[in-house]
Amino acid sequence: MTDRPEFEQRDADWLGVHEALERILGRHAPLPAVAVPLGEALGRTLAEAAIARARLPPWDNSAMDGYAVRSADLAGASETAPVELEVIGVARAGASELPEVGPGQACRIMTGAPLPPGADGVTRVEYTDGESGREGWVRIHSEGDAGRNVRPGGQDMERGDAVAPAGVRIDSGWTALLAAAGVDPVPVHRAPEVLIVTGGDELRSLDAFHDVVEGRAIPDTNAPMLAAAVRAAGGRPRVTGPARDDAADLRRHLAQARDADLVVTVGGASMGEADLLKRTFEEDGLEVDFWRVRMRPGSPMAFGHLPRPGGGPPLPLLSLPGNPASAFVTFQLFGHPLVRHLSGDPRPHRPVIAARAGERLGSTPRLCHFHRVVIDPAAPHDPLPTVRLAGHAGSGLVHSLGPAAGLAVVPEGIAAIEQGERVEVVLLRDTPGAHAPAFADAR
Ligand SMILES: Nc1nc2c(c(=O)[nH]1)N[C@H]1C(S)=C(S)[C@@H](COP(=O)(O)OP(=O)(O)OC[C@H]3O[C@@H](n4cnc5c(N)ncnc54)[C@H](O)[C@@H]3O)O[C@H]1N2
Ligand code: MOO
Repeated sequence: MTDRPEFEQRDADWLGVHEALERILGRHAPLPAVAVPLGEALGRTLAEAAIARARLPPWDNSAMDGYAVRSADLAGASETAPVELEVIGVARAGASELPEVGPGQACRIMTGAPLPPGADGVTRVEYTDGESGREGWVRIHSEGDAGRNVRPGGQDMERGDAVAPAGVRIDSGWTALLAAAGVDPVPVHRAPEVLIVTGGDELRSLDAFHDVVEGRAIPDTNAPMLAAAVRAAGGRPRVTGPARDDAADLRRHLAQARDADLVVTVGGASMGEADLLKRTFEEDGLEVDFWRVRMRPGSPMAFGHLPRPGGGPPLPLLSLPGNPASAFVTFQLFGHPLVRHLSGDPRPHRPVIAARAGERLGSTPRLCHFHRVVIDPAAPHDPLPTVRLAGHAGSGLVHSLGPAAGLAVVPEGIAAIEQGERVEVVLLRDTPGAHAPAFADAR
């Protein structure tokens, strides 16, 4: 056995899931900042606080279409005793020249227009006759808007205000703030480049699916799955296509990692004779951080660092098990947060919700189990949504991966979570699917 490479001889570490995650995230800092146009910043993480370049709104302005007036002139105005004011001009949003409103006067004004000097409120047009009476005069039949409907200048932001902290993931809401503050281009963390290397003589990419149809091969499911998962996490995937089971071909694939921030390999993580991946890595100087985690599926995963082709800082390498469900679960639990962390996200993990087990969720002693589950709406009077298995637990099968909205966790040392008991669920989708919103319209 002494001639076998170190990685193969290496005793399994059997780390706990939490420790494995800490080891993976602890070795790397977020990638440096780059400037991207605001229109391309969706999903990226802000690398520094965004500072407002202007005061907003720039001026005191009207919240209503109506008449800018002096409150004192409205005293006692009513349906039976309207006040009549002289209309001296119009203030439009964007108007530069504004008339001064004196006693007994009003200025027609549009929503967003600057409040003319002299006025201290805007009476909405519904409280007036809209100048339908005496030419050049408006009748106001309510004092209800006296001193109201003025939005003060600077209410939204002052120049120099920090409008968004570093670390937020830019979505449509943050895009609104950044656009308002004039932050374009936006400083965001560089998106990680992730090289995905699958391997095995039995694998075919989709362009050779005829071999699968003819029963000679199986589809390379993991490459497109991982490419999608990397993209969903905010990374840039590059798929090499399946490597053949020979060292030279594998090295040809790995050579493409020159500019990568992370390499994800799939398969060859376990004990098989053809597990050439480990041997090749070992010969090429892989420094193994750990191999095997106390989890199911996915226990034979490994994490380490490869010397970078062409020199430079070592390349982090996540080696995932080949069974598609194992590759899926391990990427969601370890790869997703690593890509998020490299992208600058201070909270890189998938969120966890509480749910109720809709059926028994079994386990194996000493391993943390992650069951792929669908999430059903909560039953009446139950605050928790219910989870059910998304399909057969076999990790070589793909059919549960589509419907799985979460991973129900049966922690180490627990034989099973029984039907009706509470269970924690790692959310894989934005929507837990618990409830369609009920807005309780009154009529
Ligand atoms: N003696 C032992 N055998 C196995 C153990 C063990 O501890 N001792 N662990 C099992 C577990 S758990 C898993 S998970 C798998 C891990 O397998 P490998 O990572 O070594 O992967 P392969 O042997 O290359 O492939 C396994 C399986 O997955 C298919 N595969 C591989 N790549 C892809 C891909 N890109 N797309 C679709 N399917 C893929 C491959 O054809 C095999 O069927 O090991 C167990 N065995
Ligand atoms: O645990 Mo392996 O990851 O079943 O297939």
